[in-house]
Amino acid sequence: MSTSDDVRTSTSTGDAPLTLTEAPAATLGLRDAFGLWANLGVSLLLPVAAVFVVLPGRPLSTTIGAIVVGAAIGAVLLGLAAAAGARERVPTMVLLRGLLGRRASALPTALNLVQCVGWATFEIVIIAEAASRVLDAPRWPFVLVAGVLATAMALRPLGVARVLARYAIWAALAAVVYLFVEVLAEPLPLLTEGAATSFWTAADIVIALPVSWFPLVADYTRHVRSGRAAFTGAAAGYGLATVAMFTLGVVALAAYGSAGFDVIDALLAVPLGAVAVLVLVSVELDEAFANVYSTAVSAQNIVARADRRLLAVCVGAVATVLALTFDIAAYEPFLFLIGAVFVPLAGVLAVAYFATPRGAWDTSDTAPARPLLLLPWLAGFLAYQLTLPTYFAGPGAGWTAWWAARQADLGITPANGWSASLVGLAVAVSLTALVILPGRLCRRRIPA
Ligand SMILES: O=c1cc[nH]c(=O)[nH]1
Repeated sequence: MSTSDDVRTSTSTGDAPLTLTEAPAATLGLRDAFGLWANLGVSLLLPVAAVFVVLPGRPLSTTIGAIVVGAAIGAVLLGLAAAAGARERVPTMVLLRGLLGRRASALPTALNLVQCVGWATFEIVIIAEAASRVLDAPRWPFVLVAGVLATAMALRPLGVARVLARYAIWAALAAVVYLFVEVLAEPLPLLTEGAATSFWTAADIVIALPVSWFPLVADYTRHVRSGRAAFTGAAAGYGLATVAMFTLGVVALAAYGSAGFDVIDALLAVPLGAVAVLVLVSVELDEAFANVYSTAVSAQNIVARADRRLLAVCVGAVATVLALTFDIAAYEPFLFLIGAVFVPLAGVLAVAYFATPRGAWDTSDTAPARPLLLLPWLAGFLAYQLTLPTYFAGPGAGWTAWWAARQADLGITPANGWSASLVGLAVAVSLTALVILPGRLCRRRIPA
């Protein structure tokens, strides 16, 4: 079914359509999809987050096992949404019209707008912070440069995706391989400090990263020629990069952590580490670009005729000003809270979409409401928070305390060691199956 009631079939720029009323060109192949998603996975955010994945006192192979398992689960979820986007040729938020109805899709869209602006700001800050540390210069000029470049890239997203897949990927690969070779040349003692309390809480952190891209994935894979290429490109590209980047962080901590270094210090400590980190800082720009572009495309789920270039310029300006003025680090737990909202939604979408006959997924302006499917999403989120309440210090600490009290009411041990993502997913997926399967079985028995 079509997205809008008067879809035009050509794009006016030779790139992504300017409005939701134009049909997207399917010009990306497997190589483009793989390259784009591998680039998005090569992010400094992952090695920096590796400290939360380290299982203290356990062999490095156990921590790496948790990374591989978490990356595989997250990547499959990402790939399923990627495939649905390629088949339906619509952005993720529009895809959700088929799940929840046109009006209710505004709810995840609003959450996604907040998370995309937050992530765009966060990425600009990471780029500026790392560049100013490596070059020993003030931060603000790098904020401006990163904000302007990310916004400019968001104006021609398909052209940028091709450049990333054909060229930037090699620079990223060279930097990552070089850092691995240098770090692995050091002795790797057992890590005695780390924040993970069990194999599954370690895997949980890893799952969060690929799934945080779930609300954005179809914005790009709607241009991929087939569902299979979109699945393989997004899942393999982002999954492999996730394994590599988390593992790099863990081995860097093992090699240099005893000297009191954080991951960035550790990577800078290797010979020519500053050059390799600068390459990684440059390729971090694609994350900022993707967040700016996806904010614009997600907004089109509400304002279908708005020009995405105008929206992107506004979003880029807001993210740059926020990066200059706002302590985004304090906002990070909110980004993870929103991430927790999207984990069960990814499961609900995967079950409902792949149980629906081809051609019957309605993403039109008149997509009917399916309020029952809000229940598995909500239940999955509640199960997630009851397993592991999102942690806030300072403002927002009341959220963590409230959920800790509900855990106590229900006799759930706070240190239960379970993966909140997997519990939330299991609840969401089983309830979705319960909601939709009876209808499907009836329809099979009574042919139209
Ligand atoms: O920049 C980022 C990082 C993680 N997830 C996102 O959606 N964006």
